[in-house]
Amino acid sequence: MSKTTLTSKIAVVGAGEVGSTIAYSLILLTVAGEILLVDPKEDVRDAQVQDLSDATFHGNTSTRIRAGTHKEAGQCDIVVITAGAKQKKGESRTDLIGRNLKILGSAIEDMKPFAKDTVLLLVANPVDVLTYFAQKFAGLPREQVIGSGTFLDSARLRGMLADKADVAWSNASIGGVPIEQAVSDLQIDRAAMAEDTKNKATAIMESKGATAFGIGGVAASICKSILFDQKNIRPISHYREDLQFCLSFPVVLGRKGVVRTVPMPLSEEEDKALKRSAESLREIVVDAEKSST
Ligand SMILES: NC(=O)c1ccc[n+]([C@@H]2O[C@H](COP(=O)([O-])OP(=O)(O)OC[C@H]3O[C@@H](n4cnc5c(N)ncnc54)[C@H](O)[C@@H]3O)[C@@H](O)[C@H]2O)c1
Repeated sequence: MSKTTLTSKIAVVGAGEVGSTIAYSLILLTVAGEILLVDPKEDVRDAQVQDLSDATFHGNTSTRIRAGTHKEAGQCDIVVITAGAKQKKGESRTDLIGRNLKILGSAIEDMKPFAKDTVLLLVANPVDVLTYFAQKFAGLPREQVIGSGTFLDSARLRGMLADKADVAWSNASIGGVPIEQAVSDLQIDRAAMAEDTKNKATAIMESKGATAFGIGGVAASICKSILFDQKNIRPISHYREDLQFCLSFPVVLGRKGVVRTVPMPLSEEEDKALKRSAESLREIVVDAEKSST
């Protein structure tokens, strides 16, 4: 697509560490004509716009960035929601969810009414829970309200496997060949790798307070799949009828969000773990619903 035909708009709601990094990745990827940054902290928002605008002047992107309002965000092609409070020392998970739910509810109210094709992409945590509530609050078709889900975790695992197998990142999926066959000569401790993948974000946050670059790249890639109607397969949080909840599974992504889900064969053990996970998330939702009434 020629750069001059880029007319799409993406709003990034929440201009903190993650929101600004997503905006930066979007500028570098040049998928939209305009990016709007939305944040009630106007001084921070405006400083981010000034800083990010410097990244648009070097000539390799036609994307422009400006400050926007929640109302304007509701008219954009994609709204990426990173608005959320960080966990305070000693704060319980349920309390954090309560605070983030309030922020989400008020941000969505301020954006309404949405344009009919708007896709909401939830990034703020806990992402599956907030995706579920955003579907309730927004009134958009469910397939248009999605969460970044485990896309980042999949990318991390892929990177770790690539390191082990000593292959290029682009080849890390090992061509659909089962890992045991493809890398039979390597020592792969699946449980340890799953743990490392799960703990990577915490380890980064302990030292630098936030993780931003990985999610920046991942969110920009999701926006590209949507705006260019790429119909590629991504692990995305979306509503699953069978689980009555939002969880991350592979879907085909297109201009209106989830085009269809892709069946994923699971072992009995994996299926049990998945159901346990959905069950504990549903409990969190019930608690959050109780404490918000
Ligand atoms: N999904 C993932 O893989 C992933 C990865 C990293 C971080 N995150 C999550 O992203 C979220 C943001 O993290 P961060 O480090 O950028 O936090 P941050 O505190 O730096 O930024 C959050 C911003 O949201 C803003 N905000 C609050 N209420 C708002 C509203 N109503 N409308 C618009 N903006 C509002 C705040 O003013 C703040 O600037 C967190 O919930 C974090 O856990 C998710």
